[in-house]
Amino acid sequence: MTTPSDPNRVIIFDTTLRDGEQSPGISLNKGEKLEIAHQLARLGVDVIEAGFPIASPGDFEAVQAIAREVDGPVIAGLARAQAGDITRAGEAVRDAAKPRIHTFISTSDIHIEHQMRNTRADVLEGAKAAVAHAKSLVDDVEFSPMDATRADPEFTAQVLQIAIDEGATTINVPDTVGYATPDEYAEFLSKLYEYTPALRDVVLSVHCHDDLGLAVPNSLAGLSVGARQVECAVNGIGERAGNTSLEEIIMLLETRRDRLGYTTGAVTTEIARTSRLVSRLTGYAVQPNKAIVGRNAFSHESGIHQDGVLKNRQTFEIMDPASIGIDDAEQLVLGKHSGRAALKDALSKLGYELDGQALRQAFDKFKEVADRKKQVTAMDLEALVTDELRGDDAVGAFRLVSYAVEATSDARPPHAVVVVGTPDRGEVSGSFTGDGPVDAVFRAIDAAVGVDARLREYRVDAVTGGQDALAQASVVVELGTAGAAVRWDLPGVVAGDRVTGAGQAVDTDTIRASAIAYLRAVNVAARKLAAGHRADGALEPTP
Ligand SMILES: CC(=O)SCCNC(=O)CCNC(=O)[C@H](O)C(C)(C)COP(=O)(O)OP(=O)(O)OC[C@H]1O[C@@H](n2cnc3c(N)ncnc32)[C@H](O)[C@@H]1OP(=O)(O)O
Ligand SMILES: CC(C)C(=O)C(=O)O
Ligand SMILES: [Mg+2]
Repeated sequence: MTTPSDPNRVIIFDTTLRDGEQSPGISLNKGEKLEIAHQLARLGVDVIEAGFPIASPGDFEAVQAIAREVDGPVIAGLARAQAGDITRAGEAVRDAAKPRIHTFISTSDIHIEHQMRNTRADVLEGAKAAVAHAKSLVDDVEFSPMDATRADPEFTAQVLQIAIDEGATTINVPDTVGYATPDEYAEFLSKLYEYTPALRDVVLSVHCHDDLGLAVPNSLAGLSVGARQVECAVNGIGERAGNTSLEEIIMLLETRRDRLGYTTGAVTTEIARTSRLVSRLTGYAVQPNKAIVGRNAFSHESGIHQDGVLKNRQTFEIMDPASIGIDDAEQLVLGKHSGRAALKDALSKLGYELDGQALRQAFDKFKEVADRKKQVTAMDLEALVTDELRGDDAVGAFRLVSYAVEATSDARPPHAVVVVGTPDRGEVSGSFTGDGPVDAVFRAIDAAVGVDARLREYRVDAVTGGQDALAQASVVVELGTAGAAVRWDLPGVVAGDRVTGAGQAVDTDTIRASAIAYLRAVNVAARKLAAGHRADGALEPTP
């Protein structure tokens, strides 16, 4: 690849499809790898490490397909410092417009002694042969001394000198086990520059793991001493605790360009989409509080923050969510910590312009629900507001004060006691033993207010999903049917009139929603009766 002319341009090397795929349980097929690679190209990464071609025939085919089909980035294949690996990697990337072979060998004594069971001399020889072999197949060769940060810097520098002499164009220094601190890593790289001045003629790359949560800070430390390629993976996936997170390093460099001065070629508005795609295809969910791409990264739940963001986003946001491709619709999350400003804004987005008393009422209802429900969604809100608007706790109406139901799994039928507020008689109570808990509550209401209503329709729908979903109860009652006497005193009501009334109510508690809906239905029917109307709107002659 041609080295960028801007000395502060950072090359983004994406290894989602190689190190990322090394995460336990992830196995991407050719089609999935291709889909991710196309998206990475749209995101504008400079290099895609598409896989480890010797690992399996499937990975070879995937790398080959990406090399043939994905335009834009350099396509790299990984290879151990072994002839068979390098030949296979060369075959896999050969058809790419910009092919790269990335070969590696360990320089730490612990790896040399215990993993490869050979000597430093073997490593020097292996690195030389590997880079020379790769260079005979492609121009663009990357070399990595595996486990470098636990290795002797002088010996590592010796190996790097050989790799550069053989034609490596990028030298990547991995913190393979995520052990280094930012200071140590920067110091280690500085020593390599000191011992191998030729390192200044190639691109120095950083490859950090997150075992101690330092992958991004270490990568940044590497840049500060001269590295200009960062190896990273979408959503930070990768071996063990993962790699440097692509979205974090890109947005760190872009957002803090004022202080750091680096540039990238990334199309940041593709970040959110890329993260979702990788999460979906790998089956690795993104933690809600993950920087940049977590569901909460741009969400505000507490009233003070919401109020600030509504006045000026910069009060609590350092990045514009749109800059990573996030639609701002879902950002103000309503919950028990939210205030009136956020509620008013959310209602306004739903088409309800509430102020003064109406807003206060909606807010009280909202807080009541938010205490019981983790998050109040737009659908919840819509249901609550329409419920508030349809609420007929007007003069002359019955309203639910409290209820208690006893329902057991043994033979005893459910028993309900209900207290109802009346317009003229204060609070009245009634009890009933019914077929089911809801039936018992309905009949207890009848007993309390003194009606003999017939239930014509009853339905409960979940308004929203999840365990704490809001339930919407819909009830139709008939008052004054044959045999049913209206025994309460309402001006103009004549026993024997027949009317229906419909009521709906929304609550997280199904029985409460049902009871309120029932009372609302009774109120509607009672009002019709008072007006002397039949169910069909015509006047019913009194017998
Ligand atoms: C830090 C990293 O991320 S390195 C990349 C890790 N990724 C992977 O391992 C995924 C793909 N790997 C595989 O599919 C398999 O391990 C293969 C096909 C590469 C090799 O399989 P096998 O031949 O059965 O070897 P196995 O995996 O058991 O052991 C690895 C061998 O490679 C050797 N080795 C490890 N790294 C290197 C290296 N950089 N250069 C040369 N040899 C190496 C080990 O010493 C060991 O050799 P040995 O069998 O002579 O002891
Ligand atoms: C293969 C190398 C670059 C690697 O993934 C590591 O050392 O972590
Ligand atoms: Mg790695």
